[in-house]
Amino acid sequence: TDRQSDGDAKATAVPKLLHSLSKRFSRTLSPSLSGPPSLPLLGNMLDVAQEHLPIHLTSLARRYGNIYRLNCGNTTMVILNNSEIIREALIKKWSDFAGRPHSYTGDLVSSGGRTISLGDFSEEWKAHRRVAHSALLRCTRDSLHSVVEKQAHHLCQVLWDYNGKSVDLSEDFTVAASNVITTLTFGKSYDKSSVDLKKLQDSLNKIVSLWGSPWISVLDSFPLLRKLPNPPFSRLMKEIARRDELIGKHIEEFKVRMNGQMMQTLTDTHVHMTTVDLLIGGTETTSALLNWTVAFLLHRPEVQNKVYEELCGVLDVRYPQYSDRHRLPYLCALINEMLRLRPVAPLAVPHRAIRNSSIAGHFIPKNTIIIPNLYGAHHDPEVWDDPYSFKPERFLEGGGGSLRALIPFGGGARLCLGEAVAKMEMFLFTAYLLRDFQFLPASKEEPLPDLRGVASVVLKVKPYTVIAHPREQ
Ligand code: HEM
Repeated sequence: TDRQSDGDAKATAVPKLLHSLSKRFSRTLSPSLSGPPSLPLLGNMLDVAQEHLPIHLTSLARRYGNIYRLNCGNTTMVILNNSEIIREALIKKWSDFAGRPHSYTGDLVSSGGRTISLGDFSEEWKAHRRVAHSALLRCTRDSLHSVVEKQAHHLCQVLWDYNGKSVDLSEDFTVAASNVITTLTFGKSYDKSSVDLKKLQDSLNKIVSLWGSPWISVLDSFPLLRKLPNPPFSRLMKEIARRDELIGKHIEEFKVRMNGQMMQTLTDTHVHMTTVDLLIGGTETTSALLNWTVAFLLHRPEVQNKVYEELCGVLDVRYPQYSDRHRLPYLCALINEMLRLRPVAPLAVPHRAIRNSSIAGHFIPKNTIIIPNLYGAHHDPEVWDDPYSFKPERFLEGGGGSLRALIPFGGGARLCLGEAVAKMEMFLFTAYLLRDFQFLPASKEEPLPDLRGVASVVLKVKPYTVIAHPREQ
């Protein structure tokens, strides 16, 4: 094919060793799929190392189509950039694509693949997810509303106490989201100044950012490098030990408070790693989305006024309940538009083909890594009118926004475990904040928040400050 001869021509310019390695790697390619040219040995590593990967992968989709391939080390990755194609793989053919890739560093971070998020598809994983899911459903039914309400009231109190000062709210959003999860998991919430909370957040954040760094990921593709001294890797191992000690301590304290009434079905390691899953999955995502919402609202003050007027009109002076959501369409439209424009897990978590299968008519061999580009799907010009514009109205009745094409939580066997938790949090936190405050730019001189963001595992807005001006009730 053209692609092979192109690759061979390039390979003549490199030493023999690189040439034979690149030939060995190319055996795993899906022949019918196109993609950007792949360099000998490096493959498409340069594409994968781009600073804002979701935006880069989306721009490649405009050139190579809604499904294309990238080569990385000895693995082939297939990138899915359109919601129907993502739904075909994750939902329709869920049993073919429910696997997770194994990786050297992923196994270290997840206690040998024992987290729900990184564990591969197996009987043990299914039991683990099922038990965690039903425990979370029980909490959602019994106590989640009051837990989130309490944190929403507390968050508003913290903002009142700033007294109109210009501040960065990201830490307050993180504390609020984290307290929802720690109340569900350890039965305890923390103050922003709590040393315990700081230690835990600090350790989890360091693990996520170290694990995402190129110094660490390179160890997955090039085993020989594992023998060399690597300070970021040593720091990662130290942080994993610190995380396990801290979480172990909180779980032990909780067990004492529960007088031995813990879930019997799971081993201690499963309980421990579920806690890691919920803390990592449920803190930075929700808080990043709240931070994005305020950033966009600073650019479009009329949208906050519309939400405020809707809240006052429907609820008079009382605070909203989650059951009020059907009567607050504009607020719901705002949340949907934020989930569309800034899906905070923009590339989901990589999936692995468990067996030979196909997507959009292309043959996908077993072990291919599948990357659902949710960011790309949410900016697909074939589906969304004016996809890069912030338009909550598109999700109002007759506005043309497609709820079917909105897939910020993925789908199928690997659907985000915390979707219901996140939706209730986003609704109540946003409603409380916009009922009580008008968000104003820090000053006339300072630029408004940069809306491009920084993409790692979580897509975050760059730090900015804002004034939370109390509304007259
Ligand atoms: C706005 C907030 C959130 C968004 C946009 C989000 C999105 C996602 C996405 C896209 C995935 C990957 C799905 C896939 O692999 O295809 C995921 C997985 C996961 N999320 Fe969330 N999430 C959010 C909040 C939460 C919360 C609050 C929790 C916990 C309470 C949570 C826990 C998890 C877990 C445990 C997984 C792994 C599921 C598995 O591998 O089976 N997430 N999330």
